[in-house]
Amino acid sequence: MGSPLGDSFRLRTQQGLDGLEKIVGDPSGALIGLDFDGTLSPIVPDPDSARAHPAAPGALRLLAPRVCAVVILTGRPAATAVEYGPFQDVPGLIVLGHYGQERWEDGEVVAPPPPPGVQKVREGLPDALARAGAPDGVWIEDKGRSLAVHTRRAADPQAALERVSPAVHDLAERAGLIVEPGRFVLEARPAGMDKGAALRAFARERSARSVLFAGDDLGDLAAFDAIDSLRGDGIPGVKVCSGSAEVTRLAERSDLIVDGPAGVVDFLRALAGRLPPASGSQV
Ligand SMILES: O=P(O)(O)OC[C@H]1O[C@H](O[C@H]2O[C@H](CO)[C@@H](O)[C@H](O)[C@H]2O)[C@H](O)[C@@H](O)[C@@H]1O
Repeated sequence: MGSPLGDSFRLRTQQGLDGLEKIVGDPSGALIGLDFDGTLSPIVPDPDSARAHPAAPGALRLLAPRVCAVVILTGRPAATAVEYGPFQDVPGLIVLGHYGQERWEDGEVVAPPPPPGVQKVREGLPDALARAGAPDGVWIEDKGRSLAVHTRRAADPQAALERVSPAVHDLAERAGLIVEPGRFVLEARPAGMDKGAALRAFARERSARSVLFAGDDLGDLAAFDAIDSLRGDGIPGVKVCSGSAEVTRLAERSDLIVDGPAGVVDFLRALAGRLPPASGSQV
């Protein structure tokens, strides 16, 4: 299949090609949604050390004035993704953190208070992991509104994930939370929002006429579902997979596969290069 961005970004599906042609032909109606970890930011063993690809902030600054909106949808606290970009200078950027439960805009974060179950999990998780025999390297990331159990630093991350999974599910269920699986991580978090619902709501808010979403992990499948359902409503879309050997389920469902965060940034720069600056913008 062809591509308005040339041979490096050939679409795998006709619907994806239609979506990208709509974005290029009508950029002021285009909503660009992006995951953070694994998509804008290379995966590293320590989440505190993660930073966006060095060319990502520039790519977003180039793209944002040319489209309806750029939105980052992440499982991180929204302010963390902004800091780790750094993305403070991206014009009009919105960051929806905690799978859409938080909204960062113009330096302000708006979010409902976390439900009491988060504190229950905070109190019970260390013992639950110890009783489950969590191996060395398994650790808890407390994100305030949710708690993530990471296994990437264990000797066998997949075996460690399988070992602790029943305990995390059991505790989360008793606390009224859900478990969000990801790349060697299980996150106990409040229900009621996911990246798909957040993307749909934001597309509606901005009256988007096309939507693109790029992601790499299982939590991004809900955003792919949203693109599918928006297409059903007559809004063309593009599903971009930031490819990795760790997760294959997004690639199967994507319209375009690029090579990790470096490939995502190349794609965003190529897209921005095809779009005229919006009238009145300082680019
Ligand atoms: O929605 P995302 O922006 O993709 O966030 C999902 C989780 O990302 C982080 O964990 C992942 O990235 C880490 C840093 O590269 C890596 O060490 C870890 O193995 C990955 O799962 C973050 O720490 C989690 O809280 C997010 O939920």
